[in-house]
Amino acid sequence: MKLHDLLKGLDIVSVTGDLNIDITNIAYDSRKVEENTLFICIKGFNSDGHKYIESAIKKGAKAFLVQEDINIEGYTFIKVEDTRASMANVADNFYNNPSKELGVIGVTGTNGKTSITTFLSEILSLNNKKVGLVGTIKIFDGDKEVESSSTTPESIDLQKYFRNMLDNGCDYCAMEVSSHSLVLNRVDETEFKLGIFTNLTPDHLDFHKDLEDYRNAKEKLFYKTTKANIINIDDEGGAKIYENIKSLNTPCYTYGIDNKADFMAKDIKIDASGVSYTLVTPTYEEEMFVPVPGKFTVYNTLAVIAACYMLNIPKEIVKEGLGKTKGVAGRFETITNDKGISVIVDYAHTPDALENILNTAKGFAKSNIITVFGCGGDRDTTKRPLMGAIAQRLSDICIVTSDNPRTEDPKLIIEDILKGLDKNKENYRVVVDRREAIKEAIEMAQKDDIVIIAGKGHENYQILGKVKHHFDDKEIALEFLNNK
Ligand SMILES: CC(=O)N[C@H]1[C@@H](OP(=O)(O)OP(=O)(O)OC[C@H]2O[C@@H](n3ccc(=O)[nH]c3=O)[C@H](O)[C@@H]2O)O[C@H](CO)[C@@H](O)[C@@H]1O[C@H](C)C(=O)N[C@@H](C)C(=O)N[C@H](CCC(=O)O)C(=O)O
Ligand SMILES: Nc1ncnc2c1ncn2[C@@H]1O[C@H](COP(=O)(O)OP(=O)(O)OP(=O)(O)O)[C@@H](O)[C@H]1O
Ligand SMILES: N[C@H](CCC[C@H](N)C(=O)O)C(=O)O
Ligand SMILES: [Mg+2]
Repeated sequence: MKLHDLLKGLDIVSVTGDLNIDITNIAYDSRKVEENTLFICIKGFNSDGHKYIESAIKKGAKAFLVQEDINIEGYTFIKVEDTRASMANVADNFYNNPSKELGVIGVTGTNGKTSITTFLSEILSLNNKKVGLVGTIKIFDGDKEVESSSTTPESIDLQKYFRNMLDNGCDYCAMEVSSHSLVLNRVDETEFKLGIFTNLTPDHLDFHKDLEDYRNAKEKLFYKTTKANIINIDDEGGAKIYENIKSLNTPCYTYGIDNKADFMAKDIKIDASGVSYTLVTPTYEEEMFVPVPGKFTVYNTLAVIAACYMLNIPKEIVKEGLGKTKGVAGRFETITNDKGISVIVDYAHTPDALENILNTAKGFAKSNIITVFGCGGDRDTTKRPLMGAIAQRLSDICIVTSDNPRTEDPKLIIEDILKGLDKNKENYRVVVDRREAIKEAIEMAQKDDIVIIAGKGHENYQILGKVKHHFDDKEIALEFLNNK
C-alpha cells in the first residue's frame, strides 16, 4: 500500500520525505520491524519508541510516524500530535476497515467479560455462525487459537485479527474491551455492532484516577456502536451510563434482576449445579437453566440473551446453548475428585468478584469454606485490604498467599492485604508460596468442605519479577488431591 493511502484521515502536523513509497508492514515495536515497514514511535509508560528509530532502520523501516521533529535523509517522517491515537487510524487503513464488515460485539465492565464472550461465541456457533474471539484467555481468528498477552490487543494487532477473521469466514467477533484499551486508543476506529456493559466495581485504580474516571473510560464503547447497546441497569455505574447514552441514535436496551429492564430474570434458583430462572424479554418468557452457579451467571446470561435477541438468534438455540455450556476455564471451575471436597478454581481478582464467588459457595456449603487467595503485584493496591476483609468475613479459614507478585516483594503485598483483616480472629494464616498454600488448603480440607482457589483462574503461569514460570492452580490442586 502507498504510504499516502495509509495516512488517510490522519491530522498531520508536518511531513519530511516521500509519501509515494510502498509500505508492506506496520509496527509499533522495533523488534517486529521488517523491510518496508512504517514504524510508529510511541511515548510509553516505560520507554519511548522514538529511541528505537536507528534499530528500526537497520531492520528495514522506511517511514516513521513520530511526535517529535526528527529528520533523517532518505527516510520519511510524518509528525502527528499523538502517535498512539494515529496508529489506530493507520491500522484500520492498512487492513482495509475490517470491523465495518465483521459483526464485532464488544463487552466492557469490571467482571464478566470473558464469561459473556465465551457464552456468546458458543451460542452463535451453535447457530452455524463462525465466531472469532478476542479476550483474556485466547484469541481465535476463525482458524488458529493463540494465547492472549492482554485482554484487548493494540490497534495494529487487533485490526490484523479482524482481517484474518474475515479471511477465515467469520461472521462475528465476540470481544472483551478493557478500560485500558478505550483510554489507550486500542479500539479507536473499530466499529462495534453491539456494546455490552456488565458492571463497575473497584479495580485498576492504579491506572484510572478514580471510579468516575474508570466509568468514563468504559462509557466510550457505547459511542462506537451501530446496532444496539445493552446495559446492566442494576449496577450503579450501568445506570449512570444508561442516562448518558439513552438518547443516542444507537438504541439502548437494559437487563437486570432488581430494577425494571427490557430483559429480566424472575424466580431465580441457585445451587451447586447452576442457576435456573424465568426469563422475561420484550416478546416472550422462557424457563432457563445454565450449569454455572452464581447470581453473576444470571446477569452474564441476561446480557448474552439480549445480544442474541438483537442478532435475531432463535430463542431455542439460545436456550440450548446456555443449557449445555461447559462454563469457562478458570471461572468457578470445579476440580473433580473422589475425596468429597469441592475444589473450585476461580479468576476472582477484584473485591466484587471475590465476594460474589464466596457468597455463591456459602449458598450451598454443607461445611467449611477454605479460601486461598492473593493479589497481583504492580497493580491497583487499594483492592488488597478490601479483598482481605471479604475473604476473612466469608470464609471459615482463609490462607493469604501470593498471586503474580511481578516486581513487588510478595511479603509487602501480603502486608497490604492483612491491613483489611481482623487480627483478633484466628481464622486466617499466611503462606507466601502459592503452591504451599494450595497444599495446606487441600491437606486440611475434610469431606464436604469447599476449597476456593481464587485470583488466577485459567492462568498457567506465575509472574515473579519479570519472569513467567509455569504454574497452574488446577494442576497443583489435583496433585495434592491425588496424594491425599
Ligand atoms: C499501561 C499499559 O497498558 N501499557 C501497555 C503499553 O505500554 P507502553 O505504551 O507504556 O509501552 P513502553 O513499554 O513504554 O514502550 C513504548 C514503545 O516503545 C516500543 N519499544 C519498546 C522496546 C523496544 O525494544 N522496542 C520498541 O519499539 C514499544 O513497543 C512501545 O510501542 O503498550 C505495550 C505494548 O502494547 C503493552 O505491553 C503495555 O501493557 C502492559 C504490559 C500492561 O500490563 N498492561 C495492562 C495493565 C493492560 O493493558 N491491561 C488491560 C486490562 C485487563 C483487565 O481488564 O483486567 C488489558 O487490556 O489487558
Ligand atoms: N457479572 C459478574 N459480576 C461480578 N463478578 C463476576 C461476574 N462474572 C464473573 N464474575 C467473577 O469475576 C471473575 C472474572 O470473570 P471474567 O473472567 O468473566 O471477567 P472479566 O471481565 O473478563 O475479567 P478481566 O477484566 O480480568 O478480563 C470470575 O472468575 C468470577 O469470580
Ligand atoms: N486483567 C487483570 C488480571 C489480573 C489477574 C491476577 N491474577 C493478577 O495478576 O493480578 C489485570 O491485569 O489486572
Ligand atoms: Mg477477561
